[in-house]
Amino acid sequence: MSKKYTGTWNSVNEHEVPKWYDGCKFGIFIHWGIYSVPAFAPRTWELGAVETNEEWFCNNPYAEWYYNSINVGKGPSYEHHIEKYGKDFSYEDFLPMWKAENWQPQKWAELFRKAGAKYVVLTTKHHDGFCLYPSEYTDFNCEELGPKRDITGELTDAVRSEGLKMGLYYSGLIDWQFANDPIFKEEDNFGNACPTFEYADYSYNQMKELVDKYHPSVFWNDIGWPKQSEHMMPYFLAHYYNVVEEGVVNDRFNGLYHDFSTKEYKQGEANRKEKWEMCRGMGLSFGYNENEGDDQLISVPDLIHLLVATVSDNGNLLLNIGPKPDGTIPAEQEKRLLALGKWLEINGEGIYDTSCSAHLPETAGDGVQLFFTAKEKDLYVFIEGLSKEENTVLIPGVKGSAETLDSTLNVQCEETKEGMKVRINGYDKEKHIICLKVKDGE
Ligand SMILES: C[C@@H]1N[C@H](CNC(=O)Cc2c[nH]c3ccccc23)[C@@H](O)[C@H](O)[C@@H]1O
Repeated sequence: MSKKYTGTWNSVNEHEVPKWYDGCKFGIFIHWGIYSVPAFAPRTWELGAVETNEEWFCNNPYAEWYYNSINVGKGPSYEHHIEKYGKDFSYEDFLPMWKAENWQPQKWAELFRKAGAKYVVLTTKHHDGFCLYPSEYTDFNCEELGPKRDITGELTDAVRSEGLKMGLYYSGLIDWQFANDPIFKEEDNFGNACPTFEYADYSYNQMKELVDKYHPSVFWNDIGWPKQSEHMMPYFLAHYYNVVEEGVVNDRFNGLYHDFSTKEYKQGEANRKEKWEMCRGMGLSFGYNENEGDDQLISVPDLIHLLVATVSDNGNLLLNIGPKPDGTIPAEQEKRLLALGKWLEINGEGIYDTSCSAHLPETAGDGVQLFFTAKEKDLYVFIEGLSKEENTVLIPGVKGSAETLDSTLNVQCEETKEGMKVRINGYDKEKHIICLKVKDGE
């Protein structure tokens, strides 16, 4: 008989991170919405690299913030909007231009599977308040307007048919249909974004309908939870866990509760002692930004490094894609997903269902970096920075014999008093980071 939670902090605090979430390691985040039509933001900074002050909000690299970026009345997005659409063209005027005429959810789900992702998180309502599902609480949704399809329902079915878990993102504390003063500073975000009981009830009801309609494996709340209904949070969480036994939530509930903590680009702290998740776009934006071409997106080597460094530190990587309004995924984003999937086909055994190793990352000389994961008593050693066809690497404090997960590589091991000395032949830079398995090496 599965545990039944009650609407108290004591009860929901007994919830533990489900094994499936820790084992999945890699998910696909999807930001798709009205903002995908203008698809414009300046290429400025990574979140966390600079203060989120007025300069940030008037030069916001997040294309999904287009509504606010024109609402502030100045800056590159505002000027772009006036020049391209004119000052009488409202944000909602983009809705009929979002047709999703080429959208094939099954194709998306197949691509995510080929990328090696094990879960997906879709925006069901972002800050603009537009719902990507047929909500009972507003007609400002994608069944009534724009695509005129149940995007959340169709994608959930397709994702699950490919054997991946489906998660839902909800903008809990910002909804520009309820409070749309321009945001110039962080406090505007979290302080008075939606200061009414009406919104608190609305958001509670929508979060519950999302749970009841789609049974999401991840409930990814963003920004925060309305202060007026913080007392209702344990009831929501208990209901969610009782309806979705494998359910898991992030840490953006006013700091009151989390299953896993989150980092976003450079913002947030990761602590390898507890489960965390890194989310970011392939460029500086989550929503599709026409300003970001292939050269502005993260390189494949850096993407593989990000996955390995995150997983070896007890994190999951939630990598975002920003689809075009017609429902296709930009080629430069698809290319990176497929390259990651190819790497994971060879090295995934050292990623999926692993846990944090007692070994910490370290440099092994000549610019070589080592990262570690563990699976019971077996140790996986990721070696980054090889350059030559033949390499010798010392892995400090590791004993035993090693085999490579890439069968086209040849490895010889020698035990020394400092650790395991490995000779690796057959390397080429297309292999990026390689992985050794050391039986009983943990
Ligand atoms: C996934 C992205 N989330 C953004 C909001 N993120 C933040 O406010 C950053 C943040 C809030 N609490 C945190 C806790 C840890 C790390 C980052 C944050 C949204 O504003 C973006 O549009 C996008 O949806």
